[in-house]
Amino acid sequence: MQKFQRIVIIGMGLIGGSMALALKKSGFEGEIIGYDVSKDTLEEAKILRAIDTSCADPKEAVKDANLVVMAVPVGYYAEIFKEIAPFLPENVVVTDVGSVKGYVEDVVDAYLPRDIQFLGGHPMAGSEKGGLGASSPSLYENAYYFLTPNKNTTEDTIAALEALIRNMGAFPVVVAADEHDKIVAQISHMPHLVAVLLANTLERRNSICYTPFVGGGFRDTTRIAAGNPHMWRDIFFYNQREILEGIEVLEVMLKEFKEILRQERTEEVLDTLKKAKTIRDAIPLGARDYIPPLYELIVDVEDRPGVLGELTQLIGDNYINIKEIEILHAREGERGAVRIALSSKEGQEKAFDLLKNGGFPLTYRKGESEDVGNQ
Ligand SMILES: NC(=O)C1=CN([C@@H]2O[C@H](COP(=O)(O)OP(=O)(O)OC[C@H]3O[C@@H](n4cnc5c(N)ncnc54)[C@H](O)[C@@H]3O)[C@@H](O)[C@H]2O)C=CC1
Ligand SMILES: O=C(O)C(=O)Cc1ccc(O)cc1
Repeated sequence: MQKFQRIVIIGMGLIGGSMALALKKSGFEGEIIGYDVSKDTLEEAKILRAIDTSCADPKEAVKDANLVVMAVPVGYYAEIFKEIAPFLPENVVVTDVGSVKGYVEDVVDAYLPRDIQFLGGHPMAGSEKGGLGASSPSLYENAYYFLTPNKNTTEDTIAALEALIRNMGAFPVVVAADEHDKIVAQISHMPHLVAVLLANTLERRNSICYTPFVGGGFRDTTRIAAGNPHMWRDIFFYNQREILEGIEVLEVMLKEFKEILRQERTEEVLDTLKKAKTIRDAIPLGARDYIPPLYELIVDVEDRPGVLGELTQLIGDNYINIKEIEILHAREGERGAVRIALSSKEGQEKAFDLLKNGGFPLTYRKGESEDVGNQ
């Protein structure tokens, strides 16, 4: 099986930067060469030791490469392929991380020489935050990573890239490009559209300012709407057919729900909610979660100055590290509530005992108090 010794990453942002860091973390001993249109990003990648060599010219970067990874927005592939194609060495493998795969096949057919091995890729890991600054060596851990061979891709190329992906802690899944585009339209592109439209509803009726009252539910369902608008515009156009089909399905569902609600068909409304709960509950936990799980506590506190300091000091003095802290404004009355998140179950248990016995008797493990009455 082919082994890659010189890997060139074109685009050192969130996905390219994370790949470089993940390769380093996996013990990859070859050379990683980075190219990015932004000189500052390249400089930063060197400082972070994500890459061994930075190269300001993509033609120069690829000339001795074994593997070239395209990690720029898909809209730039054509111009980059045109530029690098004459300089690609004979046995190089070219891959990418783009969120759509059918369109990428067309660009490859149009601009890469026929004898170049291309294997499309798409890690199902990422974030609404872009750029090298948001990259992480563990981004790919436990993530599914689609690979979409074309008719020329050899078994050897697939095996070599699968090995690299496994080394980064991800799970390669080989599918056809058109199948990939159908799957991601449903699980990634439609959710993005819905999040975007939902976020925009807050703007629509602007006689009321809604945003200060937004709580966890709205935040959870709209997080991805904060993603890069240019990247997502490209994705919507390059997977237009599948997304238009998704919109039609959604339109029918919305119309049906509107009718059953208007006609007060309570059983059918309940059935719709129950079905969603069953489907949502069945989604496996942690299939891709590069964000480590957090162990949360909810602490009901008196609404008085200094209370937050007392709480954090109690935990800090006992060498427990708080990963997140949030004041929950949604609660009414004299008392407030604070959500704290710890990185381990042990930390959660220790903090729970400390708080309960240290002046905060109304401390709960997340879910403990809130589920009551919600059946
Ligand atoms: N953001 C996400 O969560 C995910 C993104 N992807 C795909 O990964 C690719 C990259 O996305 P991100 O890393 O999120 O974007 P990003 O914005 O974080 O990074 C893109 C990088 O490419 C550079 N760049 C742009 N045009 C260039 C050009 N012509 N030549 C060289 N460098 C150029 C930028 O300076 C930037 O450093 C996209 O194709 C996207 O569809 C795939 C999975 C997840
Ligand atoms: O932030 C998240 O949860 C994502 O799902 C990120 C993401 C964005 C684009 C992709 O093609 C794949 C993953």
